[in-house]
Amino acid sequence: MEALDYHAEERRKAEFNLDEMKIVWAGSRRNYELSDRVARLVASDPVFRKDNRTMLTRKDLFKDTLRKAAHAWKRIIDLRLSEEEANMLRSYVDQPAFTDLHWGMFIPAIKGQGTSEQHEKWLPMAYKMQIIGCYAQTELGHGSNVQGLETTATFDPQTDEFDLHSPTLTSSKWWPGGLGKVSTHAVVYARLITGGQDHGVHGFIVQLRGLDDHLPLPGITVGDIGMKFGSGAYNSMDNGLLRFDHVRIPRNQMLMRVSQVTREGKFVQSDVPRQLVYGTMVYVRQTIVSDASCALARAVCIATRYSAVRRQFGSQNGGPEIQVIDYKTQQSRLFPLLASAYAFRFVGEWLKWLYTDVTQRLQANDFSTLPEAHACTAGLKSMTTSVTADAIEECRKLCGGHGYLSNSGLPELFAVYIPTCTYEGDNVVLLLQVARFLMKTVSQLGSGKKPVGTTAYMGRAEHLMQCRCEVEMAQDWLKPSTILEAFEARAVRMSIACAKSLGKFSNPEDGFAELSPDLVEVAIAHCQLIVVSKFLEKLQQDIPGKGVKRQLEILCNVYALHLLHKHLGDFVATGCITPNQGALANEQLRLLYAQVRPNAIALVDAFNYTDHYLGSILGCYDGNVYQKLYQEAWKDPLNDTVVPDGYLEYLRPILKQHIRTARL
Ligand SMILES: CC/C=C\C/C=C\C/C=C\C/C=C\CC/C=C/C(=O)SCCNC(=O)CCNC(=O)[C@H](O)C(C)(C)COP(=O)(O)OP(=O)(O)OC[C@H]1O[C@@H](n2cnc3c(N)ncnc32)[C@H](O)[C@@H]1OP(=O)(O)O
Ligand SMILES: Cc1cc2nc3c(=O)[nH]c(=O)nc-3n(C[C@H](O)[C@H](O)[C@H](O)COP(=O)(O)OP(=O)(O)OC[C@H]3O[C@@H](n4cnc5c(N)ncnc54)[C@H](O)[C@@H]3O)c2cc1C
Repeated sequence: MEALDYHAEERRKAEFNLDEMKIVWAGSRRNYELSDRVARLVASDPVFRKDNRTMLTRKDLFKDTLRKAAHAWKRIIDLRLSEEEANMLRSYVDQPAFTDLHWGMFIPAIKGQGTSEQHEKWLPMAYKMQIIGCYAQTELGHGSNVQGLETTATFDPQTDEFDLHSPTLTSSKWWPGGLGKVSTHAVVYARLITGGQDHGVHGFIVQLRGLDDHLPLPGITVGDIGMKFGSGAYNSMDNGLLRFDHVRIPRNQMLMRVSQVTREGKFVQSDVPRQLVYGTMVYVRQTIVSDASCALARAVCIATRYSAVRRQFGSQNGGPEIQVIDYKTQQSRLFPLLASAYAFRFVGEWLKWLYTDVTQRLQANDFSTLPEAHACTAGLKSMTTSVTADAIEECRKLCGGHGYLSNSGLPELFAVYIPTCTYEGDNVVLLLQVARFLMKTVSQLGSGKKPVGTTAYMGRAEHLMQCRCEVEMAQDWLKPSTILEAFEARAVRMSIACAKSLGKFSNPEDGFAELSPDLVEVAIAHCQLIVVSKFLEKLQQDIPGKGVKRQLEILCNVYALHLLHKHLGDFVATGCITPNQGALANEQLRLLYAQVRPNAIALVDAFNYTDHYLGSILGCYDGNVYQKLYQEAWKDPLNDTVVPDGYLEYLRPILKQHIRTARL
């Protein structure tokens, strides 16, 4: 018997080839096939079940995470999965674990900052998971200010060793994932001291626990920092604390690609810029942008499918009520998020390319694009995670009361996702880095140095400062060049206005501090321009499949025009557009929503998420929401008994007292 599909009618309405859209979303046919196969593999494996994890105690959740990680590793070995497939498998298991840090930061830190001898020694053990590592940078007293870290690594020429020490309470390492209970090793960031001189923060490979008994090595105090936000969620991770009491490590365990310490204790700074010590963060920030599109797509998929099932008001002659997705307010809240998911996907693809390019250049000692890579990864990480975190909460509200149920999947997704706004760099701190980069670019405009890459538009500042938007009718807003010029003009005008204000301060640092809220806005305008321009560039590509390109054009316009509507103040205040042109953009936006509507379900189907990965009754593929909610309610442990535990001790006495009082 064919299973009932409550979304069948919605799916029939789609005006594009879904299979081709799935390939666009995945990036290529190969990626699609790989990811589809691995997602199904995980979904069909009972060990990877996750429907009960919000009910587990912290200890049970942690053990469950260890069990899943061990099983995932076994599957990876047994099936001889490639590194790419293994990464996919871990992400579909969808439970934050120490392995995220081992593969995502420990290994990349050694690869990026280690010498070839260090690679030869450490990487084979790490790849086989004979050692498990984490990334121990943040301390109790300092996270954002990396130069303010206090842990010391003092070279002892007598023994050819470093002495790792935590001199204060605030120097305790605090937060590293995988550190609390699992890692045998860590890349530890500490101040390098040689001959009494402080050379700033560097990375060191330090063994923390015995490989036979898992006990902390002498001089090491290590443990978990405690429960975090939400039930389940990120509590599967053992974020840890760590203190060193004069722990000795051999000299060759300092990561020495950027700087070296010789046998005699001489500090040698190579040609490689010191910022490469921050390279692992740049790498992870880049991956976080693609992950933002996945998390956003997940929330949007749930809210879209549920909005098509849910009906409220408007029944005519006893007929069905209106699907909430047909309310214009629902569309104006939901469809920009759908468009943002696609926009972040494409900018994520581009950022991956940029990162690969800068990595290849670094290998050839070309450091010219490093500032651009830093600004782009920092800015886009910040912008996409802030939008996604807010969007998950918006999707919860879009699902009304049922969105607040744990089995909607949204509370857990929110709880797991929100720390992305903080880790790998607080989002405001990172936007200020982008602003510095932009102010530097503006200050060099008259010097003959041509801005390149994502700031190339600033080279056309003269035109962009005085150009007038030519929109006269709503449909004029559909011209890519019109949209692009409006976003470029807004970004450049805001940058130059801020640079002028900065110029009024005698001390530039004072000016930067005073104007920092405005500078954050400037950085956001620049990042939004990057996302819009990369979406437009994507549309220049040959995109096969009936109606696929057309849908992407609609989504691109929704993305750009909803931003224009949201930030109308910026656009109008900088004189890029008139208030009337703003109103025309809004008119066009409404027309675009009507074009998205029949395709909405198919556009979220294109994410190709399994029900297992989505983990949401409201977002399930077949849309059989009410029956599933009803069945699920009875599985709650509170419903194991008809009369609850505690009735006799606490409820009955009150009720009886009531009866006694009544008798009086
Ligand atoms: C189910 C799961 C669902 C979802 C999960 C989603 C994703 C998960 C994926 C992976 C992640 C998994 C787990 C997360 C684990 C988290 C780990 C961490 O958080 S690690 C710690 C991260 N810490 C930070 O990010 C700290 C932030 N601070 C900094 O980076 C620096 O201190 C800061 C840049 C703010 C300032 O540095 P400072 O040295 O003081 O620089 P200054 O401002 O003086 O600038 C000097 C000069 O250097 C340039 N620069 C700065 N940084 C970089 C860089 N990284 N690369 C290149 N250049 C850099 C800066 O621009 C300036 O240049 P100029 O001199 O002006 O030219
Ligand atoms: C779930 C999670 C996992 C983590 N995993 C790891 C890990 O594996 N390894 C690791 O080393 N670290 C890890 N961290 C730590 C993380 O990287 C830091 O918390 C993060 O970098 C922010 O630093 P902070 O906590 O010092 O925030 P703070 O800098 O103290 O921020 C507090 C507030 O001050 C503001 N602020 C700070 N500086 C400025 C400024 N210059 N200008 C304006 N405003 C400012 C911020 O915007 C924020 O509002 C993790 C954190 C979390 C939450």
